This record gives sequence, structure tokens and C-alpha cells, in this order.
Amino acid sequence: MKVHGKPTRTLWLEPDGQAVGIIDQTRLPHAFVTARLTTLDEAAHAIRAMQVRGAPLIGATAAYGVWLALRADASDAALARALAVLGDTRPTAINLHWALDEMRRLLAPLAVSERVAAAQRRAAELCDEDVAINRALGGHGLKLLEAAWERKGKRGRLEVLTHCNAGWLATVDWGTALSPVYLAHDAGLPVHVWVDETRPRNQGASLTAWELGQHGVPHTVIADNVGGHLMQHGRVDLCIVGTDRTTAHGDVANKIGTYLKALAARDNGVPFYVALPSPTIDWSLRDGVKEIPIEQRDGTEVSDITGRLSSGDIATVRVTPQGSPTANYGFDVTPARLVTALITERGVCAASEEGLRSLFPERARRHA
Ligand SMILES: CSC[C@@H](O)[C@@H](O)C(=O)COP(=O)(O)O
Repeated sequence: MKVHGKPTRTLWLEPDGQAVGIIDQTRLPHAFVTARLTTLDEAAHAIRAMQVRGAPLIGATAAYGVWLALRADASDAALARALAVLGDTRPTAINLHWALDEMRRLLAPLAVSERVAAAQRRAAELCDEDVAINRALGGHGLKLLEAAWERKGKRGRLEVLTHCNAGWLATVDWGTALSPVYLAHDAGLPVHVWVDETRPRNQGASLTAWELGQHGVPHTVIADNVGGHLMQHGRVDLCIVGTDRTTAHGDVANKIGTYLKALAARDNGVPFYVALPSPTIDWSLRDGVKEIPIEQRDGTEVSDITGRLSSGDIATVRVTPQGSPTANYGFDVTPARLVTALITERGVCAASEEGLRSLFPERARRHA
């Protein structure tokens, strides 16, 4: 997608071929700052500190992190250490482990002398594949948006609600939930997005609002608790969110608060779609509530909030009383029964074992 009119990805090989470039997402929306990653530790830190975040982008960064590690030492022990360090950065998004498995399968059998070049090639391929997958799923999602617009009698605006950031900043490009939105906007549909702020880290207010604004998509940021009210008053035509891990039966883990939006959508007859690239499917899991590991982060993300002062300075302030304990669950699970459909690069399917199997028979069989 474009930043200040210039086509930009979230992750790239630097022109000198010696580092990986990223957009430091902790600085958005107030500053567009890029950073160079040159070592395994810098890549692991970027994921842990959420300079890069979003399930597909975490996976892509980890793949390049393996390359950075092998440049220093391509031995078996160094490869094992890189996979362990990167695998330990964030627990919920399965794309991280998927990408590391891809790298391990390719690199472990190779001679040490061949590993660095092969790792760089594969990391670049994974990035390109992510872009192609997200563009394809956007095309399938677009049809759902067009159908909703028809159903609405093409009156007013097509009102979409999204939670967290599942846009191009969460992927290498295009995004998952927002890929259909960009395509709809470009096709001339009068789409308007309700953007949940997404406390505690405000990925909606900071990132989704920023990237929609860069592309010129009309949007309104709302506090996290507003969605139910809007749905009761017919102000939301459909919800689309992303997912960090989808079970073989169609349960989806996504940013904390997604489940409550799905409940409100069900109560109000609003379609609730989940967009996902297939590497987000964890074919080994069945029951998302019981089995998906939910990240818990530092409580200061709840007690404190960072923003821009009228002076232009960035400041962090506490919003809770001194000493009040906090709990910071990063994700929740929306059971398949609340999901209207899954949007993937191979098409749209029911959020169920049968639905996923119909689109990905070869992968479902491998894990049967
Ligand atoms: C393509 S995005 C799907 C999810 O990764 C996204 O919705 C999300 O929850 C991101 O969480 P984050 O904690 O910002 O990495």
C-alpha cells in the first residue's frame, strides 16, 4: 500500500542487502519511522516489543530473523537457537511457528555453507506469498461486500466494523480484514469503516485509522464499547476482523474484545466475517477456548496510555490509581458458531471442520 503516495511494504530487504527494514509501528500514528534489523536479537526484540505485529507480519519477520542469525553463525546449534529464540517471542499467532517450521524444514538438511543464501531466498518468498495470499483473499471478501451493498439497496454508505489492526500493517501488504475494504473502496463502493480503538494498545486508533487515512478510506474511530450500540441501531452492515490462530474446527483467536463484538453481531443479525491467510490455521487444534494459548502482557499497557500532547511531545500517562492491580490479556477466542464465514485465499467457507476441509483438503488430510 502507499505511504505519502509511495508504494511501501511493512518489511523489506535493505538496498545494501545487509539488513531487514521495518516500519517501527510503536511510533505510529505520530511519526513514520523505519528501522534496520541486523541481528537475531534485534529481530526478536522487534517482534516482542511490537515494532512489528499482526500474525502474518510476525511470521515474515521471524523468517528474516533466521537469516540474520545464520549470517553470524550457520551451524546446527545456531539454527536451533535462532528457532528457539524467535519461537519464544509471542505465543498466540501461529504464523510465527508456521514460518519457523518452513525455515527449519528447508535449512536443517542443507550444508552449512548453503544455509545463508537459502534462508534469505525463502524469507523473501514467504513475504511475496503473504502479499499474494492477502490480495487473493481480498478478492473473495470483496464479493461479500458487494453482496451486502446490493442487499442494502445501494443506499447511503456500506458500514463495516473492524477490531484491532488487520490491515496491511499487520501483514507484508494488503492486510487480511482490510484487504476487501481497500478493494471495495478502489472499486467505488462507498465504504465507511467503524474502527474500534482496541485498548490497551490502541491498534485500531493508532494503526488502522492511520492506514485507512493514508489510502483515503472514510472511517470513524470509536471507543471499544460502542459497537453494540451501533449494531442495535442498524449502523453496521457487517463486521470483518482478522485472526491470530484458527482451529481446524473454525474457532478464531483474535485481539481481546473480538468475542464481544461477535456476540453483539449475532444478537443483532449482523454478519461477522473473519479473514485469514491459510498459514493462520492451526490444523492440530480443535477447541480454541481450551487450546489456544492467550498472551498476557505487561500490566502497564493497561494502567498507562501514550499519546501526543498539544505541545507535539509524545508522553505516557497513568490512567489508573497508583497501586491498582491490572490484568492484560492480549487475545480472546470467538467460537466458530458466532462466525458467519471465513474468508481465505481459496474462497469463502463455513467456520467449521467441513468448511475448512472443503477449501484445504490436502492440508486437513495431513493432520487427520
Ligand atoms: C492480519 S491480522 C490478525 C491479527 O493478527 C490482528 O487482528 C491482531 O490481533 C494483532 O494483534 P497484535 O497484538 O497487534 O499483534
